[in-house]
Amino acid sequence: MTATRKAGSPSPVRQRAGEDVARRLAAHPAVKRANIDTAQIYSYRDFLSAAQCAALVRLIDANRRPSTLLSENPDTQFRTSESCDMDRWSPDVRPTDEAIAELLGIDPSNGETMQGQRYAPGQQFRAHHDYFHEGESYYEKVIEAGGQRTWTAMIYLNEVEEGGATWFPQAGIRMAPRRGMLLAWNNMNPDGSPNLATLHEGMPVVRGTKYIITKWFRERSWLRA
Ligand SMILES: O=C(O)CCC(=O)C(=O)O
Ligand SMILES: [Fe+2]
Repeated sequence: MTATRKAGSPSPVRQRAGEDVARRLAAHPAVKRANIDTAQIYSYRDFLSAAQCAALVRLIDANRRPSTLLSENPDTQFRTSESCDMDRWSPDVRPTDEAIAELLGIDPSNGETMQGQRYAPGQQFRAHHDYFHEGESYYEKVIEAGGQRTWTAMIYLNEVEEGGATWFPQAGIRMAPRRGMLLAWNNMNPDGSPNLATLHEGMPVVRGTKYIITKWFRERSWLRA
C-alpha cells in the first residue's frame, strides 16, 4: 500500500468540515493534537466529570445488546462488544451529546445517534475505518441520509485494568482508556477524501470492563425533518 493510494473521492464540503473543526480545536486550551501529520487526531483529558461518566455507564449497562457491523464479515470475532443507542432527547444524554457537537462546532443534526459500547475481557473491535467505503453494497443507502462520515468523537467512561487501548496502527498512536477523556479525529484527508491512516482498533480488554461512547458525524444533516 502506498501513501498516495486513495480510498475514495475528494469533496469540498468535507474539506471544509476538516478545516473548520481543526481550527476550532486548535483554539481550545484543553485540546491537544497528536504529534503526527498523516491524520488529525485530538484528545481532551477531562471532557466529562466522574459523575457524568458513571451515569452514562449505568445507561449502557441497562440497555446493552450485541454490537453490529454495516458490512457482512466472515470474522465472527471482528466486533464482539455490546452497544446501545443513546436517546439524544433524553435529559441523561442530551447535555453530553450537545457538548460534543459544540466542542467540534458541528451542527448537532449532523451527528448520528450517540452509541454506548461495553467490552468485557476478551472483547474487541478489530481494525476498521469509521468512514463508509465507496463500492460497498451498503454505500448508496447510508449516503442517502446525511452523506459520508467526517469526524468521530469517542469518550472513555472508566479506567480499564488491562488492555482496551484504542490503536491507530498506521498513524502510530495508541491511547489507553482514561475516565472522562475524549478522543476526536477527522476520518478524511485535507481534500475531503477518506483517510486510510485513520485505521483504528479497540484492542481486546484483558482485565476489567471498558465503557465508551462513540459519536459519528456526517457531512450533512442526518436527522430527518
Ligand atoms: O473501542 C475503541 O477504542 C474504538 C471504538 C471504535 O472504533 C468505534 O466505536 O468506532
Ligand atoms: Fe471506529
